[in-house]
Amino acid sequence: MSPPVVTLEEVSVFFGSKEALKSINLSLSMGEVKCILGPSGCGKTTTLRVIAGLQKIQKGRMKLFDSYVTPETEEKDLADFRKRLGVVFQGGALFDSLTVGQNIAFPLKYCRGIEDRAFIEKKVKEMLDHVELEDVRELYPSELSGGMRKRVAIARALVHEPEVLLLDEPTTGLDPLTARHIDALIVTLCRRFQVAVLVVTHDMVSALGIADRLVLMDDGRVVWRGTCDEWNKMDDPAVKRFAAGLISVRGGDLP
Ligand SMILES: Nc1ncnc2c1ncn2[C@@H]1O[C@H](COP(=O)(O)OP(=O)(O)OP(=O)(O)O)[C@@H](O)[C@H]1O
Repeated sequence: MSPPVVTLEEVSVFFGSKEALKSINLSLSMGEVKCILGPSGCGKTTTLRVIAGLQKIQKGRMKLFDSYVTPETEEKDLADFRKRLGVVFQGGALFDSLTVGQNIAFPLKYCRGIEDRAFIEKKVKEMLDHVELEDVRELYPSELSGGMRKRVAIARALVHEPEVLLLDEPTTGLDPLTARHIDALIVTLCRRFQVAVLVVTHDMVSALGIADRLVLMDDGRVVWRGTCDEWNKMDDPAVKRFAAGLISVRGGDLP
């Protein structure tokens, strides 16, 4: 495994008195797909938002590429980090008033400052080919199915060739067949673009299908980490409770 491109070291995040992340450690390497699992409210999205430069940290530090993000890092510096990442938000977060082609072109202009129209056209076409959506360039997001919107969001997140791709619940709201299609696309594109991928998900089938490594969180902490094989062989009661679909890994007994 190549050295990490993202490392969280003892990172804590507070919302008022609520400690949403409690000294978490996490790393992500190029070419790796890592999935964060855990019950609702355990801190998965907050972790993703920290790495995306959308959430300030109150303790610890994050190494991103060759720089450190600390509680003192200013918003304008976080904005620069954001341009080196690709993010697929829950629901896709496409711009409704822009066509598919304009949505995909957006990061080229915003993150890379590229104005060359011929280059932009070529890149948009390439990305649409990668996500198997050759004919929707002039359509608006509202004209697409949920699965197509996710694919456009993935194309938009990768078009400026980021080193890190972050996906928040990429299969939520999709039927199982479409969800598996999105899983396959994530794995294929991760290999093709040699990008480090972090996926936040509730979808156990998806996680076991795409992850090189899994991270289980509960109540703001990482409570387990390992490979899918290790997960399947795991005899840990906390993991079993989560796999059985209980609300919290820490609390409650098996029904
Ligand atoms: N902007 C915010 N203001 C206040 N509290 C917040 C904020 N964002 C998150 N929290 C709280 O921090 C905790 C972690 O939230 P987070 O969204 O990271 O959990 P999650 O594991 O992603 O949950 P879900 O699976 O439901 O999306 C929760 O208790 C949540 O209510």
